[in-house]
Amino acid sequence: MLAQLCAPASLGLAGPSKGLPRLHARPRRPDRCRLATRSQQAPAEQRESTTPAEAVPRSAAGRSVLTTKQEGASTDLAVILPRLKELVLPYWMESDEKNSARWRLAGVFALTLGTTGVSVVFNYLGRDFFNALSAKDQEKFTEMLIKWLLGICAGVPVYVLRDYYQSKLALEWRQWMTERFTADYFYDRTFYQVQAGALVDNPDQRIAVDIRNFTDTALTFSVVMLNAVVDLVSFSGILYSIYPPLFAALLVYSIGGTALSLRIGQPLVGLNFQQEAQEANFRYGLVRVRENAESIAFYGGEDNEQRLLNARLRAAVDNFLELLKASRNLSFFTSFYRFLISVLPAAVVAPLYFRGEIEFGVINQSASAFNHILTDVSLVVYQFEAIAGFSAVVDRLGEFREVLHGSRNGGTATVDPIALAASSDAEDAAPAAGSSSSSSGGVPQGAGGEGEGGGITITDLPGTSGRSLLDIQDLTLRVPSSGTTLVSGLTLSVTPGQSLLIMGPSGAGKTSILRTVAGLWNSGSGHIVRHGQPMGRAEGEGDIFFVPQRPYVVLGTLRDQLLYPTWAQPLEATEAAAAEAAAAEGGKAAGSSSDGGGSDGSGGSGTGSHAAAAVSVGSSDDSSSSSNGAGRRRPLPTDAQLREALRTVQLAPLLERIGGNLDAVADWASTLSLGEQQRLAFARVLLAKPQLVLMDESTSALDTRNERLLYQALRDAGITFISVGHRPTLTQFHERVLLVHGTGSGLDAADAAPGGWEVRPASEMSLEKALDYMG
Ligand SMILES: Nc1ncnc2c1ncn2[C@@H]1O[C@H](COP(=O)(O)OP(=O)(O)OP(=O)(O)O)[C@@H](O)[C@H]1O
Repeated sequence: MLAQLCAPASLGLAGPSKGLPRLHARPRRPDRCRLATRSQQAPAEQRESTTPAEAVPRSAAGRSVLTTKQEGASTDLAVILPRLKELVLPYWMESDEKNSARWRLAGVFALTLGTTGVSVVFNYLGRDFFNALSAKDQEKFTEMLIKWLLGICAGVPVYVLRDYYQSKLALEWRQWMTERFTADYFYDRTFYQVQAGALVDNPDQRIAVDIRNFTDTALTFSVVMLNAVVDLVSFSGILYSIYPPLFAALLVYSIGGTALSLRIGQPLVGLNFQQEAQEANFRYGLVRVRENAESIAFYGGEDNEQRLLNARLRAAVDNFLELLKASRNLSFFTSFYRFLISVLPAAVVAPLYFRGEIEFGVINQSASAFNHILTDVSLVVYQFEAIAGFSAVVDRLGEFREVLHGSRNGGTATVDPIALAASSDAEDAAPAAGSSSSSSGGVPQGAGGEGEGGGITITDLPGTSGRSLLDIQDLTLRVPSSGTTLVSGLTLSVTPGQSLLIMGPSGAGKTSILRTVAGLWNSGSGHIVRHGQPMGRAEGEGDIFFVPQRPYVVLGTLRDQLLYPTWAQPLEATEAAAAEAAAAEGGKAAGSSSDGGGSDGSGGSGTGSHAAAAVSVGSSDDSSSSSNGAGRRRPLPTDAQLREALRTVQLAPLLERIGGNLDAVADWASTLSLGEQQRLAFARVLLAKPQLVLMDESTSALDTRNERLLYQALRDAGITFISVGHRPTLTQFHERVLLVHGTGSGLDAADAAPGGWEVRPASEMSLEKALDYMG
């Protein structure tokens, strides 16, 4: 409505809003008000992002793919249109609520038709109104004035309701689409592949901001298009009936204008694409400072951070300057184009008026009709910047969708050659991350495809056989892109109670072996058989637990830290599962449905609503401990068990500090010391009680006493472990030691060979020998 009120020569009640949401902050334009109708929703937050491509830790050859991606912004309709189709159709064709969504869309379209009807009525009212004015017919003028006012009362609700329902529908569509994207993003650990392979820049921004802009603009645009078609038909008749040459002038004017604006505004598409990424990079730089405040402060790295941030800001500003220039050039043209409209129709029909062939009101009517039609056929001219911004959003989202779907379908629609080099492995790893946990016969995953080695396959055999927990067969690991061999032909099995320590120089490939078992690394060849399924796939299930090098602390309560990831479900779900499990246990469960938030005497104020179950931390003969296979749900631990786990890992003082309240919320990542976080990670393991836990330098921040206590607790709980570590003191907690030589550099042992490895009884590993291999 605002748009039309601002349009030159518009004398009737406002026509429909022709303004598309603005997808970028742009220079102010003379026609700003027409673009501002719904646009304010987008710019303020559209540049939010947290994960730019530069943040990818180890993309191939250490190169960021961001530049390539940005330069790859597509202006090609052959790329944009299919992507647009793939993005638009699912909600309307596949959504469960498709019927109601379609009906609601039909309602919005009906209201849009209503707005056109109102415009036509006001076109005629305007004519009679000005005729009465020029004829000085007071009675007629009063009658027209009343009609006009009544028309406004009847017409305004149509516009308001159309805008309301359109926005509501866009919001629902956004929610549906965002849930779809996040489901694909987390499916089979695709988020990890996207990050590790640098497949797209700023996935978070694409999910949080681009989807919102997309749904909002797509819906607005479809309404504008519909309106334009109906307007065109309605007002063409009016204009043609007034004066056919005026109609011909309009066609020439609009077609010429559209062609010129396309040519002038062409650079805007690529510049908009880049602006999105540059702004996201800048914001991510700020997020990194917040997340690493202490490290930066210790290093005194403020100046460096500031320089980096300024560089990112400069990149965003430089690009925006280019955007401003391109926008300015387009504005020169569109402003002339727009302002000429106010006089063009009057100039064309004026001779008729002077000859007395038409009345004064007809001049206004023709100007109004001309303006309507011109707006319809000049959509591209008026909205070029909005369309350019929209194409950038379609391009970014379409590219992201292809990557996610490529991953879901077992391949990767990677569009970047550099990322490809790094992610040929990642591609294969995607399916390997384990969708087969429910299979009964063992499902090979991660089909080969890696150039040199044919890829690594993983088979999950549900249920532990009792003889072996993990079999590694002829495993060769290569560094992505460089192809350097880290480990060659590794073959070993881990049986219950036969814990293994992996040692070797830094960069030898110790973590990579764990990654491979977890299904996160596929550069190389060989086969892995996991007897039992990894944790975290389904609530309370799993036999293999991974503890990464950097402990991950979730946002939330202390309870959330302890339950993650085994019971990381909404509380209602876990409670239901716990109740189910307790019932199934048929009385084995401890019986009380609440431990009273402090019934163990620690004075906590936990929720007290968790069903109790027979998990006793640290006891290996517990009937619920892992002994025979996957698929069993672990009962939700009681508050008493959570507290016991904290005590076992020497975190009782922490519990006291927070008044024994398991539901205390804090920024745990910054309040807990690294050692405390590592102990928390052990508490998780003790509660989840897997058959096998793979730990990557999980005690590196602990003193030897705590280290001993934690390993002893694992043994007492009957958990077999594979540890990666550098400390020679670790050998005493393990039965065997796997020594990996890596690339051979930095090894002191004379018999160490690149890619070589050897397994020895831990008892044979003297301190000297261990140190020898540490390089
Ligand atoms: N995604 C990747 N792309 C390229 N190279 C990688 C990637 N991930 C790991 N590497 C390289 O593979 C080698 C082995 O890394 P890994 O983390 O397994 O070593 P590590 O033995 O655990 O080292 P440390 O003891 O220092 O933790 C290193 O040279 C590392 O830089």
